[in-house]
Amino acid sequence: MTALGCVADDYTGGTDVAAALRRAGLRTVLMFGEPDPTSPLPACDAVVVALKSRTVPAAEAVDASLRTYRWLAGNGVRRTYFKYCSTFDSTDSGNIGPVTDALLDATGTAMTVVCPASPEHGRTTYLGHLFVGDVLLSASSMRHHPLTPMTDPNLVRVLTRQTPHPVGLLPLNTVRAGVEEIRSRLTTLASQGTRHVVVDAVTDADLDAVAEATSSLALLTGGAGLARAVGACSAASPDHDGASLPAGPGVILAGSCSAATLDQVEQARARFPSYRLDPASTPDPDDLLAKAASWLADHAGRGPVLLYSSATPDQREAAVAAMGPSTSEILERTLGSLARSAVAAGARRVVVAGGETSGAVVSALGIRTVLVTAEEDRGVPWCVSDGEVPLGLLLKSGNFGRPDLLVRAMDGAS
Ligand SMILES: Nc1ncnc2c1ncn2[C@@H]1O[C@H](COP(=O)(O)OP(=O)(O)OP(=O)(O)O)[C@@H](O)[C@H]1O
Ligand SMILES: O=C(O)[C@@H](O)C(=O)CO
Repeated sequence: MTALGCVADDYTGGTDVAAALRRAGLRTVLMFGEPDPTSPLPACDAVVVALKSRTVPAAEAVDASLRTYRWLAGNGVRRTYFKYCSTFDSTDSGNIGPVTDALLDATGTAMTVVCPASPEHGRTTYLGHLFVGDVLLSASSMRHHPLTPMTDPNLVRVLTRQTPHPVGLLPLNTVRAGVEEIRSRLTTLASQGTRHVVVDAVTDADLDAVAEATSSLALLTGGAGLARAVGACSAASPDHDGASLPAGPGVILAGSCSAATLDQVEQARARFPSYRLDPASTPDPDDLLAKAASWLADHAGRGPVLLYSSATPDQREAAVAAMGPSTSEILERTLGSLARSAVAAGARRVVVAGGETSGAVVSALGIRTVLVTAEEDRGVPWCVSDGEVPLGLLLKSGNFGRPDLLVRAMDGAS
């Protein structure tokens, strides 16, 4: 029976949490987009449904999450995990608070924990304050995020602006006091009417204690860190290798402009033939695609290739000045089309950098369900798609992975 159903608010967040569950020993299936209500649940210990609900209007995020929850519940899944970003990406109007409230109502649960801490990614919480590495969230680059700027590190305050219900805190000293103390504090908070409890955690051991203490809750919320601990509590079997990676040519598509991706693209450029999509020099979208597709046709089948639009802030500004406000969308669509052409030309290993870009590529390839296999880097697992011609898929969050990730991902690809 499937032990855990996870609703993730974006695609690469979905791969991150799926990797954590697999690492905990669960056979994990990842599905992209809302499942068709009549589609069956594939055989697995844990299923992650990755939505694109992080930055859509709150009402849409609530509806998509509830439909997904109902599908999970209808397929016998009894525990639900709402996965959001370890940097708590959200705004005063949502979507973490409204989605959590809706899932609490749907599961008939009075209270849940709010635990983005993921020490594996350098995200920790202390006295309700979220740290990214050794700085507060509000001092990290997240304060400049274009869609969800995070300027307040106090999650009790942040969440209080997103929900009409009381938000409480489970401080680190209670977490460290052990499972019984955690349970007792949660019971007290629930009896006082608290619906959301922000939980401190600095280490994986803290998360293990929280997971054990909350084993009777039907709904948990947080990052990949707590999900791993929850998975470890229910893991029935040792590590799974899942499916092996399909053999064949490889292609890298990078649309992320985050610092980690720019370094990774530099290393990949030094190793593989590469093509840069540059709206500043080719602002016509059809032209942009046609030129890149022609380059791809010339290079396909002769070893790994890299196609990227990843750019520095100055280059992005020039791109938007030339192509207009739809630049991001056009680039995502273009990389999606190129992914389709690469697969049609024989690519069997597809590596994508960036959450939005991954969404566009997965949609363009029509991939709905994958089995999660070994991680290339922490939070970046290989996935194998189902269907007649399986693909190896690696979807990378913008800030994840070591500098040589893209190069290593092509090891063994032709
Ligand atoms: N040269 C460019 N000029 C303007 N926009 C660009 C350029 N290259 C990429 N973009 C856009 O920047 C956005 C990058 O978002 P994406 O989610 O793919 O990466 P990310 O934010 O680094 O990743 P994550 O969401 O996983 O942290 C995309 O919408 C992409 O189309
Ligand atoms: O939790 C994280 O940091 C990631 O899974 C993510 O969601 C990045 O957008």
